[in-house]
Amino acid sequence: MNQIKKSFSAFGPAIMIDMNNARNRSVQLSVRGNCFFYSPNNAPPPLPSYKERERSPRRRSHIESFAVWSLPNSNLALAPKSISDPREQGEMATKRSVGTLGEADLRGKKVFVRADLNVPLDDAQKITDDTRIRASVPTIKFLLGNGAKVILASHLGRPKGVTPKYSLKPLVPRLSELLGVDVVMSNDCIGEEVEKLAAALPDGGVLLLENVRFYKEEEKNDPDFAKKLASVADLYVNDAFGTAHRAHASTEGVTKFLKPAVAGFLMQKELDYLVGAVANPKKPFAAIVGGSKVSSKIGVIESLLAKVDVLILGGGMIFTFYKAQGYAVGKSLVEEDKLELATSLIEKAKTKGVALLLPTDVVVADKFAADAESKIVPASSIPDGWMGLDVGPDAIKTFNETLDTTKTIIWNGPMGVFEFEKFAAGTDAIAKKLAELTTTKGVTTIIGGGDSVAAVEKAGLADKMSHISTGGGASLELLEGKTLPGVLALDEA
Ligand SMILES: Nc1ncnc2c1ncn2[C@@H]1O[C@H](COP(=O)(O)OP(=O)(O)OP(=O)(O)O)[C@@H](O)[C@H]1O
Ligand SMILES: O=C(O)[C@H](O)COP(=O)(O)O
Repeated sequence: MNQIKKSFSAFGPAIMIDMNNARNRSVQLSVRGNCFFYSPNNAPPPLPSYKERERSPRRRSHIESFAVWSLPNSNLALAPKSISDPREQGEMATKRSVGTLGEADLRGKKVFVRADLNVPLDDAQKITDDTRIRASVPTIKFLLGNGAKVILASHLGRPKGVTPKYSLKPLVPRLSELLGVDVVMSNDCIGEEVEKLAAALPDGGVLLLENVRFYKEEEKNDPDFAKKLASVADLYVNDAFGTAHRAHASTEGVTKFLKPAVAGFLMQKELDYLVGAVANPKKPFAAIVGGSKVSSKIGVIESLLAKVDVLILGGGMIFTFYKAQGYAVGKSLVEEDKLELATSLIEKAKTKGVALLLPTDVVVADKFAADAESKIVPASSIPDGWMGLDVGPDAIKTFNETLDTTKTIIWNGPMGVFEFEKFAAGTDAIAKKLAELTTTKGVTTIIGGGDSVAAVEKAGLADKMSHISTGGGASLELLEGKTLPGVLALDEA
């Protein structure tokens, strides 16, 4: 932590809150240009309340002088959120692995494998990203290599009843190619045809079932449906990390009818990183949280505040924090009903001794469009009529300097509107920094969340990170400290 503080005091172009002990209560942050400098032992003066600041723009320079540190003590407590018992989270990392099964357990056995093959398809039903298919291969190959017959199940999309565009058929050629076997596909996931095809499977054969969500009973976790799914198999492997936060028939219900019920290799790797590395991180531990809205990340931020040394915020949510500090935010995305929440999160960081960094400069646009006019401005003075769509170069520099001092980094949510090239620099810079730190310094880097993963993949850096999660919602729930029903249902190690 001292090392981190040093780097802040040297570079400073970020708003910092580091209130990890009583001594730090006499830290003052002051503004020079758009840089906030760290200068210890000057107690900040009393400040006007948020309402007063709103009414009195004249006082803004005064507010800037004391930046985040000077926020009034807030009694705006967060609504209590139920977070699972951490011991239950730990339990998830102690599930029996498919690796404990050998040829004696598997040869000639029918194994029901639940994978998450929910891949994006274009209008011509062509797979546009096969990451999830590739990620499911090691478990299936292991089972086939031990003489098992694999009955593979997944959902795709959110169909309401049988919907051809959500069929798993387009996946057969790619699966066959990756597995090196001719994958057989049934037109249904339960019933006579499935029973016949399953009975005819040779050792080392694969039967892909049609989309389990073609039945509403799947999402209802209907026990009869789960029993029908299970009826064609002898044992169960759950490798569908991306769907493990859903208590559905094929992820949870089926475990009542098949034993053993074990975790696949992908599931294990996800849990190792998202539970293990986060619970016992090499320190200093930093989290980078971005994305569009603070409301969708409250749980993650709160949970991470209990674990990290540094929290870097970016993306659309920062403007709610700025507005809460009395800054002009122009047309930027602001959740008016979350201003008090932003203030209380800052307070919480202070109490917990977490260094919270918000960008000091931002890239603003005159409209929300790829071809918008853009310019870089200090975070404290976004002009009227402009909106912040990315973090600025000073912020990137500070973020990088800070990340250089850490040993574990978890990243969820892009730094800006990375879908538009003009506003992708902040997100790209974080992706590059994490790749560099992983490869040159052995820093553990974990990327969770659909859009940040997409950004890393777009930058071609996915294979440079320690772990890229295949689960958007599931990884978010884990980071929020919740447990996943699909995992809890599995056998203990
Ligand atoms: N300054 C900004 N203003 C508006 N939108 C922004 C801003 N910065 C980022 N975003 C948007 O936030 C979206 C991603 O937010 P989200 O919270 O969904 O991230 P995620 O957690 O990585 O993804 P997912 O929810 O798919 O897991 C992107 O579409 C991006 O364009
Ligand atoms: O894409 C995902 O996050 C998983 O496949 C789960 O899909 P769902 O959100 O439709 O349950």
